[in-house]
Amino acid sequence: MPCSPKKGPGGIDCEAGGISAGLSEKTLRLLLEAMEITADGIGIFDPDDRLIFSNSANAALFGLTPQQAQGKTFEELVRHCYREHVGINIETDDIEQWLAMAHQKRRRHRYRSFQTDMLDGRWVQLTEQLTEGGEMFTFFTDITEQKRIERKLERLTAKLSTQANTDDLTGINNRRNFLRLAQQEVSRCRRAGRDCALLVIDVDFFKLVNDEYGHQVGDCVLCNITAALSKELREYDVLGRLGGEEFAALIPENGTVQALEVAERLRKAVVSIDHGEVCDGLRPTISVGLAVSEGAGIALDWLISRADQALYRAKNAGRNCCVLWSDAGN
Ligand SMILES: Nc1nc2c(ncn2[C@@H]2O[C@H](COP(=O)(O)OP(=O)(O)OP(=O)(O)O)[C@@H](O)[C@H]2O)c(=O)[nH]1
Repeated sequence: MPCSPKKGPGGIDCEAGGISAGLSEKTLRLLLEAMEITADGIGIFDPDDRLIFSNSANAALFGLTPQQAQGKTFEELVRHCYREHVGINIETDDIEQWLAMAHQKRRRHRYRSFQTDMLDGRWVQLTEQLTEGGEMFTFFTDITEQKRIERKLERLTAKLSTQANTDDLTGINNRRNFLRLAQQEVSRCRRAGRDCALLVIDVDFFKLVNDEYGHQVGDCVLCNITAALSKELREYDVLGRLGGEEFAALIPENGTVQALEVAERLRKAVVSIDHGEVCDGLRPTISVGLAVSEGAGIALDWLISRADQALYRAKNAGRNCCVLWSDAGN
């Protein structure tokens, strides 16, 4: 008669007519041999949580041979790992608390699956399956390679995400990420009923720098300017490179007076940069256009277009200056 579990996983009837019915002694021996040969761990705990069967792989989870592990309770096995620094990685300074937590989770569900790491660096996926009679089957499989690939993917994803958000040359937010972060800040200020200011910053006559000193020096000048701007801004201000020689800064929770002060500070900081011998007295300047939200309802697009208009005025006014957008003047 073929093997046909009557009650399914966790409720297998192993008595007459159950899983062993019709299996020859040889087949049962082979089954035991298969359980021993497999690299997967197989264990059975009785209703008192005492290990009544374990293959070698399963016993190794506790740093023991099957003979040594046989008859020990789950708690004794864990204490052995902790005391001898073998088997599963029990990361705690308080083993009693760790065991109390483990007991809270263990045997609460008929089926539970989780991952854990071992002191030898391996990772395993552990599965616990309760029978109706209260025994617990435990299975584990080695997932070290899967974990290694997962970690590699995580690192790669983080790297890609940084690359996607960062300007290659200057290392600050690129246009896309600046707009995303600035949008968040504008919304936050609007909800809090606070003002915020947007500064559009453009390097003056930058084409001349490139023409006179070359593109590489131009790049270096852009990096120096970025460093000077970053130094003058606060941690929660958002700075980004919009493209070319144009930057933007979103200054949250700042009204007109403070925003003008910040803009002027940035302008002076750029004029004071020492670009080194290679640039021979080069003193590039910036023009800044500002727009300040006044109370509720101001959107980022509104701020950008007004700051752009103010920048246009700053350029027309002779450059190396800061202009605030206002209804009257624009
Ligand atoms: N070195 C370097 N130059 C860049 C980069 N991006 C844009 N530029 C240069 O920046 C210059 C911008 O020139 P324009 O748009 O004419 O502006 P400007 O010379 O700064 O003049 P105003 O803005 O009117 O004061 C161009 O020569 C671009 O090639 C970059 O990443 N590196």
